[in-house]
Amino acid sequence: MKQYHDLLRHILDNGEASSDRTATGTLSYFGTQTRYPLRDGFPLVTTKRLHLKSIVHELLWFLSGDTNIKYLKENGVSIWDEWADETGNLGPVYGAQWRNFPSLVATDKQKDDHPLYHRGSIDQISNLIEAIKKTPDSRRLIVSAWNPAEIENMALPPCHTMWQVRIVGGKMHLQLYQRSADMFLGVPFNIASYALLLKMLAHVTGYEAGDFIHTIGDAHIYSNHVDQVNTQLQREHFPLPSLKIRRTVSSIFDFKFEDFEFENYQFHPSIKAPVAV
Ligand SMILES: Nc1nc(=O)c2c([nH]1)NC[C@@H]1CN(c3ccc(C(=O)N[C@@H](CCC(=O)O)C(=O)O)cc3)CN21
Ligand SMILES: O=c1ccn([C@H]2C[C@H](O)[C@@H](COP(=O)(O)O)O2)c(=O)[nH]1
Repeated sequence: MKQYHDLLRHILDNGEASSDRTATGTLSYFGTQTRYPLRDGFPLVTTKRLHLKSIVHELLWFLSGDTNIKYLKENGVSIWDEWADETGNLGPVYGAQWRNFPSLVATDKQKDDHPLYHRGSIDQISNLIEAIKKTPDSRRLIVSAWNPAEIENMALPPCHTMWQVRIVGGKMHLQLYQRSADMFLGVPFNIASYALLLKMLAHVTGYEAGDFIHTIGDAHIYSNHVDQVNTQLQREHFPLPSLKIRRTVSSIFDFKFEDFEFENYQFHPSIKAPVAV
């Protein structure tokens, strides 16, 4: 994960002090891109301990279309607690947009079912899998969590706003556009989560997983994370682990937590930091 350290260093050296919504203050650098080839190993940060359970359960929860933290809580994951309302709801965040992007324009099938246009919804993940199978050379393999019509009902407007899959040279690549990135707390999770998503998509469609490309809008280090970042940067990297998928899974929606095994994950101790709410 040399790339991740290089980016942290780049922001420390070139970032500008900025105010922000949470009133914490950041060092910010606008516009970065980092590539993580999965053949080098699975991109887990090794210079601090990552809570892998949170990463895997969060992704399974997004894919299931769920937007209530109940499932996360039942599985010991607390990263979304601060943003949920008293019933555990987050509003129409990632899961809702990925699986049920609301639409007022009827699809062709709905037009047949009903003469009038009516409210429908788009399962972007099912459509993506279908499109990968039908038109693997497509440059339109995109999933968007950014829905301007629903932003105000969300607990937090999506940070990972859209991602694109591209199959070229027999390999599947995935690029994420992240509008805002908490480099110390959120980003190690985000990299692992999208690399895992790429592995899952490649697995169910029969491709080799290629590169995860992480494009960031505002890449920031919160002012109360600077000491932690400096501690982390003094640590030596361990070799990257590998991810084993324990059985053959044919639908992206059938993966279970137990299907994933991170082999040889060696890490330095965790580094605590406050999350900016
Ligand atoms: N300021 C901020 N940063 C984020 O990264 C972030 C948000 N807000 N809001 C929404 C989600 C929630 N995410 C979070 C929230 C907390 C941690 C966190 O506290 N991580 C600790 C403990 C991990 C654990 O025990 O699960 C860490 O050491 O990584 C990480 C990601 C990512 N997102
Ligand atoms: O997956 C995530 C979710 C959130 N973040 C961070 C990025 C920012 O620090 C905050 C969101 O604040 P905004 O004012 O809405 O930009 O959460 C992340 O890094 N990764």
